[in-house]
Amino acid sequence: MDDIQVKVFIPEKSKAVVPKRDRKLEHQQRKLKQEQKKQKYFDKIHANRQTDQQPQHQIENKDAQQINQTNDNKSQQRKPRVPMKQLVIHQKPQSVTLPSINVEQEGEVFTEQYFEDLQIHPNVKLGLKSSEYVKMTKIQQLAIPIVDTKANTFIKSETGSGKTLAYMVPLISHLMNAEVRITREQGTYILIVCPTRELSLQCVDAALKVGKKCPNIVVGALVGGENANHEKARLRKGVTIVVGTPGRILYHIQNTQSFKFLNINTLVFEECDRILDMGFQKDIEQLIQLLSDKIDIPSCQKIMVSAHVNQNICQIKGLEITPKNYKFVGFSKEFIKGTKNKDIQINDENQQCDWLGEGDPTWQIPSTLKQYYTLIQEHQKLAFLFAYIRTQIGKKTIIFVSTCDEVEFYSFLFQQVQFSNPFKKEEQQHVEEEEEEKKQAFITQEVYKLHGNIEQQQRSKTYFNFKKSKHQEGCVLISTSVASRGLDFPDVTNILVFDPPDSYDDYVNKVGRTARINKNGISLMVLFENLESQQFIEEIQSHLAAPLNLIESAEYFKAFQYYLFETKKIHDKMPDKFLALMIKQLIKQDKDYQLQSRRAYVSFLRAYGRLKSFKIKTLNLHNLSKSFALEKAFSEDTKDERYQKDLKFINREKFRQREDQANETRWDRERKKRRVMSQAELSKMEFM
Ligand SMILES: Nc1ncnc2c1ncn2[C@@H]1O[C@H](COP(=O)(O)OP(=O)(O)OP(=O)(O)O)[C@@H](O)[C@H]1O
Repeated sequence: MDDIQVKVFIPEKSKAVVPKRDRKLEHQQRKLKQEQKKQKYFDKIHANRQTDQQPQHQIENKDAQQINQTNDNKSQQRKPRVPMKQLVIHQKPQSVTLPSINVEQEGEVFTEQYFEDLQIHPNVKLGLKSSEYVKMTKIQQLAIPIVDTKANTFIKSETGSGKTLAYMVPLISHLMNAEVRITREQGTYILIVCPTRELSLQCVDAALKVGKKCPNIVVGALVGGENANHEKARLRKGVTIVVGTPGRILYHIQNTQSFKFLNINTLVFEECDRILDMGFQKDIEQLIQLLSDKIDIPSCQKIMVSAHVNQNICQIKGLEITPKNYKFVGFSKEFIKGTKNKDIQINDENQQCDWLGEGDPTWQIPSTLKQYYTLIQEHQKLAFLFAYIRTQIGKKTIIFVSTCDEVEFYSFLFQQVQFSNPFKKEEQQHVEEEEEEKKQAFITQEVYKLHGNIEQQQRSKTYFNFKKSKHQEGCVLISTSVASRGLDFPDVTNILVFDPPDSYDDYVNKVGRTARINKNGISLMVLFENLESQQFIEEIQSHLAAPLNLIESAEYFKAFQYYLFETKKIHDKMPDKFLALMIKQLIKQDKDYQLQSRRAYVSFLRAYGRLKSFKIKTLNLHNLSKSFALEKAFSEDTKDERYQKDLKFINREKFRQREDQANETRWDRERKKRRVMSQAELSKMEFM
């Protein structure tokens, strides 16, 4: 037993458990040590100078001064010590003066001639007076007497110059002057065809204003998206002036037996060139064909209205558009440039003029419009939009983009983005302040959106609400080109053409939504900085009488930088990055947001690919994807499984459908719909 050895295991040295490094704590400790060291140093000096009698805080200050004297040529007094951070003095950003307009200033659209002096029906005069139309515009002064003669007329003048009243006044006056009093039971006398639903509603509004004191004249709209049964009911009662979109008018002519159109004696085509652009030619031709079975089309008065027309308009069969058959009323190039006194061209059978030629596009832009363009890098697109929108506080602005997806994406961002400092995340000491800041919406204006995929009722609501909005902070409408034709928003002062326009005409229509009827306005077109943009600008400039000026995009970023400094006390040298990061942080939060941004990106590229003057291959897609707040560059992102899935979905389903829709003409679509409707349904609708 004695030999029994008890082996006791004594660990040589137990392995120490290495605690996880707390870098923050280490940093704080280091800082504390440094502070203590400095304090010791001050104390030492203080002891050497034998200033024991003085209170401690004074000693510190004096010592601080003495050290400063040694370090700074002993000439300046040392200021009380402040933490290093506060010693970094930022240079205050300078305020920027962006182009502005005097809203009150008036242009030269009005003449000295009064509606009161015209030979028109007294009730029409009363209507005009109560709607506050007093003086005539130039185009009204010239077109009213010609339309009054019942001649076929082409009315062509710059955007917002009052073309609608130029034909509405004489036409309603004619109805009122009829030998036999016109009543609604007699059915329709005037048919006005418009390319869009909103424009139809606007024409109805103009007719109601002119005919305010003409109770026997009933005005009604026939527009797609509205309940066809309600329209049928109104048609049965009788509508003297029918305003509508081609497809819906055609539908009622074919399907509504109670539509009394045998008395039609005037056909008006509003924005006639747009009717062709939108693929309505077949609709129009069929409409004329159907009408000509019942009424004498050649003896009907035909009025074509547009800010610009080209030879394509002559293609419409049945209207016989030739200089011989039509009187032309429009501003000439010479008038706008002020080189000749001949301000108007009215052609007759013997007079030749280039009314459909390329020669006179300069009159399309109101002289009260200041036009600018800016050039940006691909990665700055979204940041620029946000910097721009901050400069629009208190104003009424329309932003034009190319696609419905972009409208959705930007309007979503405008409503969602709240102010936050993306670089401030590590500073915990001001958490409360930061929370307070986070609650502030970045965009304080009212935001509206308009595009073709929105339901008609909502579209009409948006149109009217935006039109009458008087929000203190201002309001913004983001829209596709659906709002670019003929729509009248009188108080809009600023237009941002955010995506490159299709053509010069497209540009004119978009910027023409401001500076209407003598008001001043500013337009800004945003293009990417490359050779194509330069060429496009040169092309546009070649058509314009007024200059298209460059404004540096940096000015808008500087304005945003100034805003950051003034209101948020943040000095950031790269405001574009600040904005991009702020938005990216929002998009990162939710997969749906990311999907939305991808859709917008893909749609933008598809639209860009269709432009005649620009090519996708010149774009830096990596940078562009950043402009849509995408998490990674698109090329890297494509490896991601989820992304692959989403993209397949987007490409195969949504965009294939859209592509088909774009190829399909309006006529084909309507025909399909009609085929689906059974005979029973139709007759039911008819007698409701
Ligand atoms: N004589 C007038 N006095 C005051 N306001 C007028 C007069 N004529 C028209 N207006 C107003 O001017 C605005 C623009 O008119 P309108 O829409 O007819 O212009 P337009 O030339 O048809 O523009 P676009 O080419 O863009 O369709 C409307 O708000 C209209 O009420």
